[in-house]
Amino acid sequence: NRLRGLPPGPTPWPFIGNTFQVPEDRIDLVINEFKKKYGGIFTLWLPFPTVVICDYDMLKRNIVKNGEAFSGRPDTFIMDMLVQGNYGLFFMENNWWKAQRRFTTHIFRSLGVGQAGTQDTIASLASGLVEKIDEEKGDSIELRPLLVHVVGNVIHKHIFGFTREWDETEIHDFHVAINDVLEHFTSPKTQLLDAWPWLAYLDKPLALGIPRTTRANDAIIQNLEQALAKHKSGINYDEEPSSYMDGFLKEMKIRAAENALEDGFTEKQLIVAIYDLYSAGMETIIIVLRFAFLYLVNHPETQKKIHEELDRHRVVMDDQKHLPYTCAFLQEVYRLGYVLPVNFLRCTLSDVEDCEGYRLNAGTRVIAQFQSVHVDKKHFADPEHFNPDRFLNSKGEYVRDDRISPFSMGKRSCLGENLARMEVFLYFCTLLQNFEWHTDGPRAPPIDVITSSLRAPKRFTVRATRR
Ligand code: HEM
Repeated sequence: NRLRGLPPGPTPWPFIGNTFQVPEDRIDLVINEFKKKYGGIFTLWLPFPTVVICDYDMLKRNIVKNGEAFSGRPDTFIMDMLVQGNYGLFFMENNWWKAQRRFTTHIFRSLGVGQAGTQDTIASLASGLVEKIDEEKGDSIELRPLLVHVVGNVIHKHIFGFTREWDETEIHDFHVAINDVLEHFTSPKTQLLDAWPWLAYLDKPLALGIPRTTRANDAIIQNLEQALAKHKSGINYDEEPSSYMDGFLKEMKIRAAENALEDGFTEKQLIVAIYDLYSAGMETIIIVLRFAFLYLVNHPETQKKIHEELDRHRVVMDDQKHLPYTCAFLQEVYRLGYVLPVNFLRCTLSDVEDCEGYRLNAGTRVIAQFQSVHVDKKHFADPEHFNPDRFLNSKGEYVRDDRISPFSMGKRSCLGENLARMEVFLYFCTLLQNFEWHTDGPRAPPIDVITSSLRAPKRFTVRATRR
């Protein structure tokens, strides 16, 4: 590191670097340990030198203030294996990504994301969810499969323009396939393949799970290709787009007429972008909601306060200011229930002359590890303790805290933040307004997590009785 002018870090092994010092199932915790030893910026070799930034002020100074320089994504073996190139919204590191990101944000807005349109869709799905939970009559329930249906349907509606019924299996099948693909997506072991692609032949001893990943990936692509073919046959280009797919196909047509295809408006890009939106926009929200209920039943006193607020006010996004405790509760869930154990890789797009005293060449891999800030004693007293009160001021008002950034920061921060916040808020509040939530058994389920590419609560069940 010293020779290369990089921040210090644990000594790497030849060929494999620090890969086996950062086990996938505790990568966030190990990064926090390294932070204690090396400070808010250090280098891990995974197996390429990767600069980890995990201090709040350092993240602000670099990832936000120098956002353009830190907005690249490296080419990875896994993306090549899955989609044969640099497509989609996550990993595209060429001059398309800005145009594609802008287009997606624009079409989402025109479809009502962050506004009444999406709020109505969620409200209607939420009332279906309430009916489903009613049918259980206070018996033990696992929320996850129910949430797959309602959360999956929101993204489905925005992409395809319609929702699926409870007895249709498409969304669940998609969810299973995506989770298979995501299983080892960001694992340091998988990153070894970026340097040594032949390691793919050692799939079994290294437990890389490549056959399962490719099987699920092929099924997803095939499904999306079929959906696209069907959609194309029924589209009316003269109407306002009612879905992402419509909007994209229309844009393709306009650009073809103008001979302006350089921003990547191709069918291949459409398929991979949809794939990304589904992968990013489903399990993440489900996990946050599951964390919310897990903390709720572990802290019954919080439920009383939330009920009191919800009894007095309507559950609409604009009324959040009247629900300070509920907002504080959810912010505390976002703090401790962060979904990505390690943030997605970025890389510098240009030379960075001064990154906390170090010079980073263009193309240096970077991890913006905002999760470390969430549990940093310097910022939060007793950080492991769940305590929504930390976000209420002396007047009992909710204080939004920038140090909680579950959607990351800078130019490649989450594109679906508005949609995600809306879903989490509306589903959570609707379920709280209608039911009282209890532990399933004498004791609350422990707050245990399973960590792979995503970090989620272990399976747990609860009971709900009508209020
Ligand atoms: C609670 C739910 C969610 C969480 C916690 C979450 C979190 C994140 C994080 C941490 C990143 C990485 C940013 C970085 O590289 O620094 C990200 C990127 C992204 N997210 Fe989300 N996300 C959520 C929901 C969604 C939804 C609903 C969508 C879309 C429908 C979405 C679409 C994306 C996309 C496309 C990117 C890549 C952006 C880019 O590379 O330019 N996410 N998200």
